[in-house]
Amino acid sequence: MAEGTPDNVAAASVPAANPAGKAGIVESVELGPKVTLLLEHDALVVHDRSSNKSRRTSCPPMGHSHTNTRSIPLYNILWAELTPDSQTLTVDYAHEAKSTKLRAAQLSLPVPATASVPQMTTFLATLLSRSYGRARQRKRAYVIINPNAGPGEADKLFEREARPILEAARMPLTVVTTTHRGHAAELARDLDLGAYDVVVACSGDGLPHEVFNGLGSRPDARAALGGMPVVMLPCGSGNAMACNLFGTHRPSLAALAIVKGVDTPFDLVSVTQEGSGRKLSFLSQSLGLIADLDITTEHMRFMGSTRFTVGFAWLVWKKNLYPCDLAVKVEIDHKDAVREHYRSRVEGGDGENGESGEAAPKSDRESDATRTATPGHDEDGGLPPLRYGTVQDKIPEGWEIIKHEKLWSFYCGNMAYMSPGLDFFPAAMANDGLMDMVIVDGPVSAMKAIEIQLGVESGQYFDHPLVKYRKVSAYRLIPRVEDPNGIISIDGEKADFKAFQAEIHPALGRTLSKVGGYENPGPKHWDKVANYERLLA
Ligand SMILES: Nc1ncnc2c1ncn2[C@@H]1O[C@H](COP(=O)(O)OP(=O)(O)OP(=O)(O)O)[C@@H](O)[C@H]1O
Repeated sequence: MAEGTPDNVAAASVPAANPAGKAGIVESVELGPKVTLLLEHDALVVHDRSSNKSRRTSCPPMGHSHTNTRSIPLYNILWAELTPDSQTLTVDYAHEAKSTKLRAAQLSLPVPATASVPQMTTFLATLLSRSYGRARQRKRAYVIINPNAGPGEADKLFEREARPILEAARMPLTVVTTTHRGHAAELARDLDLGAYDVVVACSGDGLPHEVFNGLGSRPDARAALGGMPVVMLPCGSGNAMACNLFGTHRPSLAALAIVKGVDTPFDLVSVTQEGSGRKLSFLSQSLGLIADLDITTEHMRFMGSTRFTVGFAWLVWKKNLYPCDLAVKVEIDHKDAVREHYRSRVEGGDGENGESGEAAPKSDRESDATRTATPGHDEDGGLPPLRYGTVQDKIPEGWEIIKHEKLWSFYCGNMAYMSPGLDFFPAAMANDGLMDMVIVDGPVSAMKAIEIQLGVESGQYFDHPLVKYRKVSAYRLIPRVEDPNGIISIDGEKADFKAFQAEIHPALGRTLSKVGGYENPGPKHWDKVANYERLLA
């Protein structure tokens, strides 16, 4: 990569997870009389006072206004080392070719014979440690590619946009391509947990769903789900998982986020439905408008995310309603209390965004006294027992029962973004032990539907009067009508149109994220909850 290297390096993103210690210059090495490497708070700075720059480096000047000073954000640094003969120092980094695309590049500097190799080695170790922060270096990745995801280019996207970045970060890769639906679940079920540090699904949200379920079907399900981070390299049409954890649906930016990703415990949801056993859901469950949108537009996958815009217009015009009954274990019942919950976790937690430190609400914590065993699951190592039984059991005491004669949309989420820019669950958190439930009853006029939809993009949706937003720990949804064409969607995959029950398992799963939680900004004005609202909450 010595040739054709970039003429500037800009921050691809702020390295929030990688605090670099004290502000200003913290370490430096001289490469002869004219080249100095400085480790600053958030960047590696190269000062080159040589008259013949091209002899000294593969990169033209960049960054600061001075022509022979260049700066590489620490977040973008993938690797740094001395060649075995100690004559060259190389720095691999992700160069921002465009705001939407990174490219692996390398800085290569001759080391003078007079240089101290131990000092260089210490400097490089410091550089790597500050560049990675809490993220594990050289993660061994098990990469699963769905060649059918999105417009069908996942394999090419991986090779072109992700592999060079992951390899430059010296990540050992094992790459497998799926041959059929369900293949990723089989691979996850049989995975050698000790041989890998992360499973990377190159796909849309369907493959991570399979991987979580594959890990969940193992006799050692709890250890597998809790110990093996699952991430997505976005190659599908929705790519919600990458939007939430990495703040992007661009494969090369996500590849860097995987390299620098920090361990993030993450809630998972059990769903039971008569005749189809117990499934894990990591993203959402829906019935009504959103479910129809997800599933009936599958044949338009070639359009990428445009399929959702086209499908939305069609469904709003159809004005369908979906009568059903809901039984729900409500934990937080009104929007200001949801805001307050969000604020207290962000401000009170010990993670980068306050997510990782706090326990779930009392009623949602795992308690041996309230657990009921689930047939078919090993009490010791398998999935945690279901606290509320299955959809076939009696509705548990204390659940609120609500009849929705004219339901327009039922949507329950565990993540915030459901596709790029669509923050459907602005108060969702990675490990607060709660699901965010949104209900809109109909009929909803085309004008109001568009208003709600635009509100999802602008952040006004949370406060829209037609949007009922709560935090819950379990629920049962029972459609009133039998409809062979009816649609229930679990993580974007079609489920049978019949009653189902869901309950959350706090921090059962594990993933990687940029900041230890989700990237969305939270419900509008979460940080401005008035004192009287806090008291009421
Ligand atoms: N080799 C394969 N052949 C056919 N189907 C596959 C194969 N591998 C995986 N699948 C299935 O493809 C479906 C869609 O996968 P995925 O979610 O990756 O893409 P997508 O639907 O385009 O993206 P998104 O979920 O973001 O909309 C999943 O249900 C998955 O089980």
